[in-house]
Amino acid sequence: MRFDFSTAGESHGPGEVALVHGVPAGLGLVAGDVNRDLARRQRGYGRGGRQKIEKDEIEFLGGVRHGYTLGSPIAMLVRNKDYANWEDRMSPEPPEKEPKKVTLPRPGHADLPGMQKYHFDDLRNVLERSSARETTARVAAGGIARKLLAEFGVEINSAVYRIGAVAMDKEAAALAAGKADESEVRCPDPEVTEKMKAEIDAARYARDALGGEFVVVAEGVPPGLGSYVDWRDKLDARLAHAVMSINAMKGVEVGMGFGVASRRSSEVQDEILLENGELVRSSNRAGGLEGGMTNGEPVVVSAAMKPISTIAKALRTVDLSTYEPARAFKERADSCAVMAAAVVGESMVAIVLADAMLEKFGGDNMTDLRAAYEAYTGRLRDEARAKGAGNGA
Ligand SMILES: Cc1cc2nc3c(=O)[nH]c(=O)nc-3n(C[C@H](O)[C@H](O)[C@H](O)COP(=O)(O)O)c2cc1C
Ligand SMILES: C=C(O[C@@H]1CC(C(=O)O)=C[C@@H](OP(=O)(O)O)[C@H]1O)C(=O)O
Repeated sequence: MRFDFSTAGESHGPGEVALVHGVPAGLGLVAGDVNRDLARRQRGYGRGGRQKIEKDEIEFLGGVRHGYTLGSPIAMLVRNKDYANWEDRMSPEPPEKEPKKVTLPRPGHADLPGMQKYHFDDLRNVLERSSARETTARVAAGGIARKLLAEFGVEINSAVYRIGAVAMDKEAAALAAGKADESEVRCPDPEVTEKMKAEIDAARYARDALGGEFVVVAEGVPPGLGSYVDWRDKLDARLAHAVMSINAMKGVEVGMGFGVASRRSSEVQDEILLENGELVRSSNRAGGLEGGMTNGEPVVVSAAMKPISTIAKALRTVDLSTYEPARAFKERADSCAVMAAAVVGESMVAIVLADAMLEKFGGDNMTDLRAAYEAYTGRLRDEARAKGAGNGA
């Protein structure tokens, strides 16, 4: 089994659950390793009132003993503190009194197609699961992937480089990923940060909301993860799938992304050079991915998030109980969540890379995984030493 996970839980239900498969035995893992990222996901300018209620922390329910993984599935639970306020509407048991049904679908949400598909007459049955509260469980799973990758020197960071019309250069943001003030908008440039905050405030004042763009950078990834031989194995495609699956993502780019289309080839490829006998690249426009494989450069993936759909200036809809024109249902919401989405993006990238590491190096346990990793990276080092010695100084 390779690294894989699934989640369960409704936004205002008892809790969020992550079930992670394929983690080798013998990885040092404590709750704090995962809780750090859960706290990062909760921070940021523009988050809604819910984050003041919750303090997301996991309980391990299986798969970990005395600080080490057992090789068995790892189950984690994050209890929703807010459930105490929603028990009448969200209890798994039949209610004493039927709660009022929500019948005003919000444009931009799963509401309308979800009701049609699952044959519901109360859109709470849809919105509770389609809420990005589910990303709590993804970040918990990602925390384990990140811990596994850290054993091999892989570090993953992110930066927000656009909020609405306010942006900084994506490449500059990627180079400074992880250096932002996490309580703000996760943008590494303090001047742009102030403009982004003003932009969020202006949208909120207009009873509207904003999206933006973020970039995730994974450093220390060995070359040769993923493969060119089968479409399913291509790592760029697997990363795009994982990042696109985050709520509200409308586009994913690898490296220069859409920027390649308007440039000549010599402005897009990364030349292969010799530096002190080592193979190096002149640039990293490809975002560390060529032919569906990592090439040893940092993996750079960015994504565009649409604006929050639930807005005070409620959009037009139709009441599904009467088929009368109406205004969309309004519920407490974030006014901007790009900074939180960036942490979820880091987690999804970590999960895909951990999966690709286990695919390449296997390993029921950390000793065998380390040995396979050392043998491969050692071979590449030895080849470079043997052939490159004295060249390209
Ligand atoms: C971290 C995060 C927080 C979000 N918070 C909200 C929110 O408070 N209110 C809202 O309407 N949408 C919020 N969204 C966006 C919705 O979850 C998203 O628009 C919805 O799931 C439909 O997404 P889709 O069009 O990509 O399928 C959030 C998304 C993320 C990633
Ligand atoms: C509404 C959505 O999710 C948001 C994400 C979220 C969280 O913890 O990230 C918690 C939710 O809490 P509440 O609905 O209680 O305010 C929302 O703030 C959505 O994505 O549609």
